[in-house]
Amino acid sequence: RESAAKKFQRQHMDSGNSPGNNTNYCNQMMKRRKMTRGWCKPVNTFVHESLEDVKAICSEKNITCKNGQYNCHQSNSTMNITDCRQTGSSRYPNCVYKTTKLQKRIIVACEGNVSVPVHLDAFV
Ligand SMILES: Nc1ncnc2c1ncn2[C@@H]1O[C@H](C(=O)NS(=O)(=O)C[C@H]2[C@@H](O)[C@H](n3ccc(=O)[nH]c3=O)O[C@@H]2CO)[C@@H](O)[C@H]1O
Repeated sequence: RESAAKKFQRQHMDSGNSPGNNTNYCNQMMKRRKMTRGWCKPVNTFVHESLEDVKAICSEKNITCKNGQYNCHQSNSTMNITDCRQTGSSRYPNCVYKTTKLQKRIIVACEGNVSVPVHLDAFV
């Protein structure tokens, strides 16, 4: 069984890589990371920073998540991310995504005795 921490890494971490000018990055990565099975996951963010740097966000102060839990943390600097958003004409099983490169602060939820990221809440 996949842990929440491993699921976060599968769904959101793409260190040492970047879409460059590949407009198909999201179409490829959403499939490769298994987010187009059973349905097209509507929105997903990939983070192009080291796992170490993303784990360090869990040491920032606690803030309230979208779902009301108080275990979210905001990165103190911007990060290289890619926003993948399903297009209006996309129909399962042919999941089609718009690829947008951004530099934003990210908000993650962290859990565990050793607190690690388990959920990507938003970017700001
Ligand atoms: N506070 C918490 N603390 C701990 N755990 C928490 C907490 N909250 C959820 N989980 C857990 O995470 C699991 C999970 O998959 N939550 S999810 O909201 O659906 C994920 C969103 C995110 O993947 C994506 N998204 C969204 C925005 C964006 O900018 N970028 C972007 O990628 O869209 C998804 C839907 O929004 C949930 O089952 C629960 O176990």
